[in-house]
Amino acid sequence: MERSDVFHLGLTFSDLAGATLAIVPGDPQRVEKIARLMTNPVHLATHREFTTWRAELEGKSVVVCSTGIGGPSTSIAVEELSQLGIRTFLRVGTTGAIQNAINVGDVLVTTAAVRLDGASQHFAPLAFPAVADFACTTALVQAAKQRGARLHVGVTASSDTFYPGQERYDTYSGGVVRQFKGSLQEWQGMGVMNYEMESATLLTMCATQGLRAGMVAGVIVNRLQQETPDVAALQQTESDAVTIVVEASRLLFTV
Ligand SMILES: O=P(O)(O)O[C@H]1O[C@H](CO)[C@@H](O)[C@H]1O
Ligand SMILES: O=c1cc[nH]c(=O)[nH]1
Repeated sequence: MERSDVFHLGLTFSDLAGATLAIVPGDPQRVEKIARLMTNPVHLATHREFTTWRAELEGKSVVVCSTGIGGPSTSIAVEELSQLGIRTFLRVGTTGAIQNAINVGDVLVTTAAVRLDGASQHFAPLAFPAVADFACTTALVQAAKQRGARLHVGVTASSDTFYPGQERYDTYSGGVVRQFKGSLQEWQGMGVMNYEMESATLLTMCATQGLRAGMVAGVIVNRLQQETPDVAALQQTESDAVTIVVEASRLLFTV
């Protein structure tokens, strides 16, 4: 890193050009696609799992920065972006549904996350809810409806691991520790919509620090039907979700 005001992201204050809103996908390869949906997209930096672009929406700067997979790297991205002036975070991800009525290609907006991660406990005890910001959630819901998405709104289970924490058995060992055996069915019975891996950390960090956060995801597998995500569905699902997150950002700027 030649010059950077933060340790991991490789960004300076001036790079952000006054941006206060960041779109934060997990996958670095999603960043450019999102930035190119806005005007004047420019690549800022790529370090480790953190790829960052800046673009403009309604005349305002927006930062798009990947978090990588999971809570620890997400906590670094959120911390360093906050230090650089970001106050609103919109996560856009992929996800696995655990309800019969939620299909591949559907879009989920998360109101709160079950904290199956470790990183969020470095910010607040488990009794604190990982809750999304109301204005961010409302904007994401409105944008999803405008897009005509098959939309579901509710609670997400957010796990540190893709395999045991999401109760997958098609693994090398085929085993899942007692703590997670039967957990998918239990979350399903409580009405939890889906599994992913970053919202618990993101929502807890933001809710405890006066920051705003929201989360939208495209469904790439229904776990009641199969364990492995549907790669063929990924492109369309991702394209819907990224369009929705950009339109939600626009709504947050204009209302
Ligand atoms: O598509 P992204 O945003 O990476 O989100 C989901 O996909 C990854 C797992 O395959 C995890 O990061 C999970 O949260
Ligand atoms: O099943 C899934 C799909 C995407 N991401 C996850 O974390 N789980």
